Amino acid sequence: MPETLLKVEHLNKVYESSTGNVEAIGDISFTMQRGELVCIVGPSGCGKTTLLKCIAGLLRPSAGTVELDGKIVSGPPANMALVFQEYGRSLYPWLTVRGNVELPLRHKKLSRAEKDALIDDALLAVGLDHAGGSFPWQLSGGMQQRVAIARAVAYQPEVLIMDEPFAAVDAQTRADLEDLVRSLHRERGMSILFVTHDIDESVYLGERVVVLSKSPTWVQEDLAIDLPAERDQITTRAMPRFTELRTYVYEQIQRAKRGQAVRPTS
Ligand SMILES: Nc1ncnc2c1ncn2[C@@H]1O[C@H](COP(=O)(O)OP(=O)(O)OP(=O)(O)O)[C@@H](O)[C@H]1O
Repeated sequence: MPETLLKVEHLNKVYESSTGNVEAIGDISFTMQRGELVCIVGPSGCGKTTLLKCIAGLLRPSAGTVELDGKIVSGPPANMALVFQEYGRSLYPWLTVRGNVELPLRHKKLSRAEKDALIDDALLAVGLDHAGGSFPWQLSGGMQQRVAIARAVAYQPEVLIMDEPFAAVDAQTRADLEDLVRSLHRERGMSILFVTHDIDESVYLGERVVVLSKSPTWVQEDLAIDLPAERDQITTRAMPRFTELRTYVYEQIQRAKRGQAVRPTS
C-alpha cells in the first residue's frame, strides 16, 4: 500500500524586500510516496530552488505547508539528505573520502564498527570502495559527486533531495551518475526528489515528472512515466515511448515559458 512520505500543500513564497516583493511560488501542491523517484522540471527561474529550500526547511514559506513523514517541516529535518550541484563546495578538502562520508554520522549514536560498516557499504554502493583514503582534490568531478552521494547513502535518510546534481559534469559521467541514482532507488528503495533542467534526464530517471509553470509557480503537470522500471542508457532512450514522453514534457515547458498553460482551480 503506497504511503505518503512528502506532502507539499498550497505552498506560497513571497520574497519581501525594500525594493518590492517577488512572488516566487504561487501555489504548489504535490505528494510523494515512500520509495518513489520523482523529478521536478520547469523553466529557468521558475522557483525550483525556492521550492527545495522550503522543503528542506531552509526557508520559511509565506503560506502553506511541507509535511515529511507526517511532521510539518519547520527547520532542516534530521531524516533528509541533500546533494547539490556544487560538489566541490560540499566536500571538506582536509578530510579523506571516508572522513567526508562519516561527517553527518557524527550526529547519530552509533558505535565505531557501525559507522565503519555504513561507510564501507555506502562507498561500495557508489563504486568508490577503493578510494576511502583519498582526498577530494585527488578525485575527478564525477568521483567527488559520488562521495557526496555516498555521504547521503551512509546517513540513511528517509528522503534524498538532489538539486541539479549533475549539471557540472561531462555527458559520459552524467550518464553513469544517472544510472547510480536509478540503482540506489531500485536496489535500496531510496525515496528521491530530483530537480533538473534536463528534460531527457527527468524522463530517464523519474517514475513521475512534475512540471512547474513559470514563476509565480504552480504544478502545471504531474506526469506518470510509464517506462519499464529496468532502464539503461541505450535501450530506454531508444524506446519510442521515451521519445513521446520527452517531447510531451518539452512541449509543456515551452507552454510554461510562454505562460500559456491554464492554472487549475483547486
Ligand atoms: N532572495 C531572493 N529575493 C528576491 N527574489 C528572489 C530571491 N531568490 C529568488 N528570487 C526570485 O524568485 C524567483 C525564483 O527563483 P529560484 O532561484 O527559486 O528559481 P530556479 O527555478 O531555481 O532558477 P534557476 O532555473 O535559475 O535555477 C525568481 O524570479 C528569482 O529572481
